[in-house]
Amino acid sequence: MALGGLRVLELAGLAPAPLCGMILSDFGAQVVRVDRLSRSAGAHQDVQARGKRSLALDLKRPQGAAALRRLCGRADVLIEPFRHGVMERLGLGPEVLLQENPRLIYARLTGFGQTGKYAKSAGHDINYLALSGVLSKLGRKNENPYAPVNLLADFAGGGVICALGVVIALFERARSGRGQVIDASMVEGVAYLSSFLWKSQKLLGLWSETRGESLLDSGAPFYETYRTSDGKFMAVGAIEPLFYKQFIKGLGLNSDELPAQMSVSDWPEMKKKFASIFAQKTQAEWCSIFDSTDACVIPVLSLDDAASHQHNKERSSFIKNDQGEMSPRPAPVLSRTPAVPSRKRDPFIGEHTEEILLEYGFTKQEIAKLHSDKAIEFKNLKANL
Ligand SMILES: C[C@H](CCC[C@@H](C)[C@H]1CC[C@H]2[C@@H]3[C@H](O)C[C@@H]4C[C@H](O)CC[C@]4(C)[C@H]3C[C@H](O)[C@]12C)C(=O)SCCNC(=O)CCNC(=O)[C@H](O)C(C)(C)COP(=O)(O)OP(=O)(O)OC[C@H]1O[C@@H](n2cnc3c(N)ncnc32)[C@H](O)[C@@H]1OP(=O)(O)O
Repeated sequence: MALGGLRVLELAGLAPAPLCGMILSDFGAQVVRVDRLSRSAGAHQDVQARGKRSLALDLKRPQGAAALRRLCGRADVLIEPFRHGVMERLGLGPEVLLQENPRLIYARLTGFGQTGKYAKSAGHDINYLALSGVLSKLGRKNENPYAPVNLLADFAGGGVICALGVVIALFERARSGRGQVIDASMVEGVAYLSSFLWKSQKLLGLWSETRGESLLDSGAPFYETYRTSDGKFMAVGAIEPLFYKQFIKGLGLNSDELPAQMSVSDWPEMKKKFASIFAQKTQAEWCSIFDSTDACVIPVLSLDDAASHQHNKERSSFIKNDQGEMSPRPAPVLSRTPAVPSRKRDPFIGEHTEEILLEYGFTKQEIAKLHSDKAIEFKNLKANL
């Protein structure tokens, strides 16, 4: 696989860093999740552990912190998900670790970044989205801004952008032989993803000042979801005139009898009209009308229905592990060296402590000493972070 042989240490954290580690693992990296010992507080389950192994290490004990320093000496990448200052307090800041291993890529995945007014503040996806400016654009007219699950800041602007940063730094390291520090702020990650929004605001005049009145933010009747007679929904994205024409035809309407597509003042009325038509047929009936057209109308599927939809099945877009759990397969698909995601169950905390330490050059005696010092754990408990 593309990242075969790459050694990654992922310090256990909430949602974004586990995704970053999982992406690297899916594409072949050997990812070790460094867990807190199972007796420690603040436990919650890691559901993005595909292909990872678990090493339970108490970083608050000097012997545990020293062990991580040694591990970093042989690793390619460290993913660190704590707010600024935590690693420095543990004596594990980038100056220390990069001095010991100048090839190390030290990825710091935080909400607010390593500097600035909020660098040491707690926060979650919705807060980062707010500070990026993007949240102000999300939501319907006359309603409060709305954060769509924690997909945008945590996963897109956080986990994915951080993984991209790691891959860029690895590419550069192949030339320079040197590692570096990645300051991956989710505020900036999600702001970066919104570059189109920034540019199109001025250059294309796409956005009204008010949320929910524009082409792509639920203002337009041809870029909207509509409820069907069986309580399901259809998603319409018929932007270009050619596709809009097919959409109107599928609804059984005549474009000559309708206002122009881009007549913004008519949009609210058009929406009502389309809504009343969609409400007359089931989702399946609308699919049979639109499926073989370019009207850009697709059923809104539940996760289960998405996994069993013909198109997704034809592409094997969702996979099953050996416990029978479904999940999305890694994307994108590389032609020669595609990801080969693990089918094994997620690791228990400390399940691989000994084998990992041996692999990284610790002797059996050193491991026994770490254990008697209570700096590591071997127990096979349910995977908690
Ligand atoms: C919206 C999302 C978050 C979604 C997460 C939810 C899915 C889960 C959150 C709560 C879970 C529930 C809860 O746990 C209760 C139940 C538990 C049960 O087991 C399961 C059901 C639960 C209901 C459970 C269900 C779900 O799992 C939850 C609902 C996000 O936005 S995620 C993005 C968050 N932001 C970031 O990641 C940015 C960077 N990080 C931070 O800003 C902070 O880490 C953060 C997130 C604000 C947390 O702050 P905190 O004070 O807790 O941590 P830090 O300041 O970073 O310091 C970490 C300290 O821990 C020490 N430490 C770390 N590793 C070790 C180790 N191996 N050994 C020893 N000690 C360790 C470290 O030294 C720090 O200690 P100090 O503070 O003393 O320096």
